[in-house]
Amino acid sequence: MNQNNAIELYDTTLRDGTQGEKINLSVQDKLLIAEKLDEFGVDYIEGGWPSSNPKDEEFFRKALDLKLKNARVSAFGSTARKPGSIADDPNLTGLLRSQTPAITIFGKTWKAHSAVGLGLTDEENAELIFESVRHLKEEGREVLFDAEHFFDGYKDNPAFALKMLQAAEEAGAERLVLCDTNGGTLPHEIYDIITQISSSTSVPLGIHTHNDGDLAVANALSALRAGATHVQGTINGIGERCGNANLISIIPNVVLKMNGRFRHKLQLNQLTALSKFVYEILNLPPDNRAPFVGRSAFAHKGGIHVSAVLKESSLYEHIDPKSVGNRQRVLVSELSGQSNIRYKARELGIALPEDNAALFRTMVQRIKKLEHEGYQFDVAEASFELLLRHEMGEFQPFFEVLESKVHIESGKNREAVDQAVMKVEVNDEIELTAADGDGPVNALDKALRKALRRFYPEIRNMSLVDYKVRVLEEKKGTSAKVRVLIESSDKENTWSTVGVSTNIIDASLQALSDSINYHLFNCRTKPLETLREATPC
Ligand SMILES: CC(=O)SCCNC(=O)CCNC(=O)[C@H](O)C(C)(C)COP(=O)(O)OP(=O)(O)OC[C@H]1O[C@@H](n2cnc3c(N)ncnc32)[C@H](O)[C@@H]1OP(=O)(O)O
Ligand SMILES: CC(=O)C(=O)O
Repeated sequence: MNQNNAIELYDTTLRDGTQGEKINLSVQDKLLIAEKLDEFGVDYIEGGWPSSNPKDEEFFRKALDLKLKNARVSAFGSTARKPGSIADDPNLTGLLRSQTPAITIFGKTWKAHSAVGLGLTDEENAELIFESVRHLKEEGREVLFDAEHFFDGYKDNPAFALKMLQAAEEAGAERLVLCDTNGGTLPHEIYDIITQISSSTSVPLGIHTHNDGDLAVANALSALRAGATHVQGTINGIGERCGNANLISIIPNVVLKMNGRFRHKLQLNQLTALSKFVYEILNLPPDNRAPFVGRSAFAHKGGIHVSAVLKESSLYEHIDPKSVGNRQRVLVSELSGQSNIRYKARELGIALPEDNAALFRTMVQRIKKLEHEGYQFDVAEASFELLLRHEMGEFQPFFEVLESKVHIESGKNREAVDQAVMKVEVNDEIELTAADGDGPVNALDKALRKALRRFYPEIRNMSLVDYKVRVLEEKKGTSAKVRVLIESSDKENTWSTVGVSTNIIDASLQALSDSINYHLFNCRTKPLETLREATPC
């Protein structure tokens, strides 16, 4: 990669991204993402294919009112369908109607696609590309040419592939974007082919890769190394089939590893926020294991790793998580050593006694034993926190469930009944309550809340948002142990708790009790100032 050349960042989340399965964006969603991409510093935003559907047409109409600081909006489409009818071609007309400063058109550079798909001779295909690009240029637009299937086409028939690039160049295309449309090319092939062809054109080369071989990011980086100066991709790698090259991974690799520079100064420390923003708009759960930005990207679980990270983060981290807006985390599990517990204690601000080694040893043994019984603390951090604070003498449960009974009735011709009765001790007082629910766990939750609300009115602000059950010893069938994981929320925070038992009601009650205790502990130990600021407590 030539460090003197700034790299252009071309985002196609709104076009190729939406070709991915289960991906759908409204016009408003597209506008919001476009503004965010511009703020982040991308150079081009490919908004869609205007003549393909009314939504994309509307997007381009509304995009005219966007006040973009960095990015140019580009409309995407194919070359004209037939040589000789360029000026009336509905696709080119639609592209021009979108009034974008840039237009990206794709043309065939693999002979089979031109001959079989479009039924054209080599000359006709070259003419189609030439005439389409020239027409758009004559209308005063910046034209980027996407050489569809370039790498497969070049491997099959280099002369044909180069002839089509030349047609686009001669017509005035400002960028020749080499596409690995089927996503099956390898990084060294990308590097070799770009190195071979780069002297045959004076137009800046771009790269557009797909992830079918799980190599889209590697292929894009290889292309940049070989001299491409324009890179296309999508946020979070969404896109047709296995997706497009993930800009969220390309960007930090270029900046932090390859000493490269983009045309606009990017807000690299907003990378994690950008990735989350797009997942949020797509209504998809974020990928925890995503490199750089995932919740687990800097989460250390093995004791050996944590011990080293406590001394020097870079011993087990390839970059500083803060540089991309992420953070280091430490998980507690059966693979922990004392270092994991020590880290969590510090993170939680727990005051440690001078001589704490024995305490930590006991805690490690306790966690390993509980995990062996079926508990899982890396996904139930609130339960772990209560355990740790209890061990350190900072926490005592706010209540004790003395008895609980659940009554279930069901039958073919009658309505199901789920009732729970609960005897709970709080501050030496006993409360006896009953409640109906939608299912036994809901009945239990309601009865417990009913018993506690006189003492702890703040529990009305929390709710159960997720409930998962996992059978732990499948071979034992219905007598197997189960692990219940509960996620709760007070609108500002979410926390997870765990319970394990052969009895699903008992496991649920453990997780539920931990959840309420965790909420009460947080509410009751917050300084008065914080409570006055209308926090959920
Ligand atoms: C590699 C890529 O990602 S390219 C982008 C792919 N994205 C999309 O296809 C999404 C948007 N597409 C659409 O909305 C529709 O497919 C439309 C509106 C473009 C076309 O719809 P239709 O006219 O009904 O055609 P249909 O989708 O069945 O087939 C595509 C047509 O485009 C033609 N075509 C394909 N590539 C090109 C090209 N580079 N230049 C000109 N025509 C092309 C095909 O030959 C086919 O025409 P034919 O049926 O006459 O052979
Ligand atoms: C143009 C395009 O999206 C591709 O070739 O993959």
